[in-house]
Amino acid sequence: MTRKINLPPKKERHKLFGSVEPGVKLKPTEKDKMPDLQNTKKDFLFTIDAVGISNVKHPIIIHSSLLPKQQTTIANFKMTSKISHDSKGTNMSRFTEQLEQYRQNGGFQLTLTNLYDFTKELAERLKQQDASIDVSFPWFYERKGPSSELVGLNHAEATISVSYEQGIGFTSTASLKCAVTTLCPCSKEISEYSAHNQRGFVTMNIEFTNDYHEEIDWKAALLEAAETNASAMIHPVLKRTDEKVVTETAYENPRFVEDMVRLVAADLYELDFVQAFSVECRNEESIHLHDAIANLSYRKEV
Ligand SMILES: Nc1nc2c(ncn2[C@@H]2O[C@H](COP(=O)(O)OP(=O)(O)OP(=O)(O)O)[C@@H](O)[C@H]2O)c(=O)[nH]1
Repeated sequence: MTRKINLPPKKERHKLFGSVEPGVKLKPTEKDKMPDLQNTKKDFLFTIDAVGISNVKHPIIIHSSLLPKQQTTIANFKMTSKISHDSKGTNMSRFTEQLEQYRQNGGFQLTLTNLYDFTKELAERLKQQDASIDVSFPWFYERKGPSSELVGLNHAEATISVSYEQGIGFTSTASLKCAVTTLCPCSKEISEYSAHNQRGFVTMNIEFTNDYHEEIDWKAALLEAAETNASAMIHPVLKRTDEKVVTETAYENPRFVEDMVRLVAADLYELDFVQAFSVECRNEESIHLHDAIANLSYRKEV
């Protein structure tokens, strides 16, 4: 038997749970009469390398050379700038103001040109010499079963970062983390049959050359570097005919984590728009509770 409840009006309910009437308010409500603490000028001892906001969720529009060619996704933004020792604080509201301006102007289009404009304008809005932005987002791409050709969506985690400094210019970097299958060469070598295999995560960080242009889809290039060097690719839809192909492909292409980072590095070395890179592979081992890891980094001569 449920008890009948006599609900008081909403205002009474709030009082019941502790809400009180507003007190006497003496501090100014006009912006120009409010103290502006963050703009205090004094010697605050240290210059701050980066101050701003992180973990900002915001929709963006991304362009891809793989299908779907255009997609709206939710990105995680980090936006910062330096402040010198003689400034107490930054103007936090200006970061999201800038983001909103871009949203209202046709949506935030994630192109490098747009990010260059954004960081320069952000520095100007903040009245600072520099600004930096990191945008992390899931990037989706169609993947076909190797035999059935049935399509589904895979995704990789992408990040693009741009920094602007007055008088110096822009630096831009990007990273992509994607999943692959790796089959253990040692296990294949020593066993009468089978070989253990696992899901490996390949993370590639790149620094763009100055002449990088937007027509090159860096995401697709990095994905190809990771997937084409793995034992097998990961697929969203696999029929039996496909499963046979990926199982045999993995067996024909065994890889240690060391093999993965070296082979992916070779592909990144060949990409003309990459000035420097690092590659990490982390295998979630199926015969251990721990992971196997390897990483390397390389800077090409200018
Ligand atoms: N600098 C700084 N501000 C913070 C922090 N946390 C919250 N804020 C708040 O961010 C709010 C808005 O900042 P501002 O952009 O300086 O606001 P404003 O001075 O009204 O804006 P402008 O007219 O653009 O100068 C302030 O009320 C701060 O209290 C922090 O850690 N540092």
